[in-house]
Parts: sequence; C-alpha cells; structure tokens
Amino acid sequence: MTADRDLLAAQRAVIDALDEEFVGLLARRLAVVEEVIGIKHANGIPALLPERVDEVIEHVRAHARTVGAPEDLAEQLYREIIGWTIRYEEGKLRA
Ligand SMILES: C=C(O[C@@H]1C=C(C(=O)O)C=C[C@H]1O)C(=O)O
Repeated sequence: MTADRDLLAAQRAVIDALDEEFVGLLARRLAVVEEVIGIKHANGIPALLPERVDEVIEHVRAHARTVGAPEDLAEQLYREIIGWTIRYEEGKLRA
C-alpha cells in the first residue's frame, strides 16, 4: 500500500508537470494569436474564419491519430480553445 501510494504520488507529479507544459503551450499559442490579431486589425480581416477553424480541427485530429491520442478529445479541446480565441480576438478587434 505504501509502495502504491508512492507510485500514485509519482504519477501525479508527472501529470502535474505535463499540465504545466500544456498550459505553457497555451500561453505561447496566445502570444502568436496576438500577432494574428495585429495583422487582422491592419487588414480588416474578421476574427472568425470558418475555413481556418475546419483546417485547425482537421490538423489536430490527424495529429491525434498519429500519436495515439483520442481524436474526439483533441477536437473537443480545440473547439473550446478556438471558441475562446475567437471571443478574445473579437474583443480586441472591437476595441
Ligand atoms: C487565430 C485565428 O483566428 C481564429 C482562431 C483560430 C484558432 O484559434 O486557431 C482559428 C481560426 C480563426 O477563426 C486565425 O485566423 O488564424
């Protein structure tokens, strides 16, 4: 039981470290989105570009297949991330 408890704590530490990487990548992604917003603002391009949304979803689904991650989970997460990003962009483009 003590060994299992130690193993559980060790695996949770791995999960925590992976989550930190994941959130760090979100921050890096958002920094790129800030650049995209600048380009859109300068050229009158709207926040929501449905064809690009489809392309991103297809790309993450294909990558999930390649690395053995659940495709549906990848799509769900990215629909959430993209939805948040579009609202964020709309707020910035309106300001
Ligand atoms: C970031 C962009 O804007 C929106 C957000 C997207 C995203 O988070 O990947 C994709 C499509 C856009 O509607 C973009 O046009 O590239």
